[in-house]
Amino acid sequence: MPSKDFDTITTQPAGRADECCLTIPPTDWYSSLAAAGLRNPDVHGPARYWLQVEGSFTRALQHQCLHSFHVEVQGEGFAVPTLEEARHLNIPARQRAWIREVRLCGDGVPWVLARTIIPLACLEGRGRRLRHLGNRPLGAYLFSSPDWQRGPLETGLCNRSLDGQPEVARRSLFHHNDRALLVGEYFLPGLYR
Ligand SMILES: C=C(O[C@@H]1C=C(C(=O)O)C=C[C@H]1O)C(=O)O
Repeated sequence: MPSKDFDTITTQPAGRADECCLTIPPTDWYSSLAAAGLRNPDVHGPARYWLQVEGSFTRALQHQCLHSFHVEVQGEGFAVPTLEEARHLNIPARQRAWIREVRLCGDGVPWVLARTIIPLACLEGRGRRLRHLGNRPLGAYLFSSPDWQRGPLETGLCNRSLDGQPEVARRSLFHHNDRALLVGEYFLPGLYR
């Protein structure tokens, strides 16, 4: 399970009561949409477009908004990634990383929960800025810099999904030379229903 045990944590005031319990669920990851579709054909439904968006996801969400887009930081700080995340990033198990969890909201409604794992090596030099994004979207940083290249998109099927919680997700590594960070985006039903 994604860790809530941040050493330092920045929290936002709670949203509406029905939004207070949105959490990032344990997720099974597949190397392609087609592979995930064999297990759950729902990925070929209305969420499909969002699972495949190329370029900045923030930008695509902004286009979908009628009025406004904003990022709400749920927590960020140094914490230990899950074992699976550490393996995926090829960093030592139990090594702390900067972990950022946010809600991406369109027209005031949470559309996406995002969890980003930023290993220590990515925080050096210009990467220092990654600790000070606050409510500015990470995508604006990653896509304004030619340094960062996105790897292939994986498709996620969320486990033990309850009503209103994410059911599908996507994630990818972003590479800068030999450094990489991991961005996961978990779709809330408000995005595509
Ligand atoms: C990676 C991007 O950044 C978005 C913004 C995030 C943030 O601010 O933490 C997290 C995930 C994203 O969807 C993007 O826009 O593509």
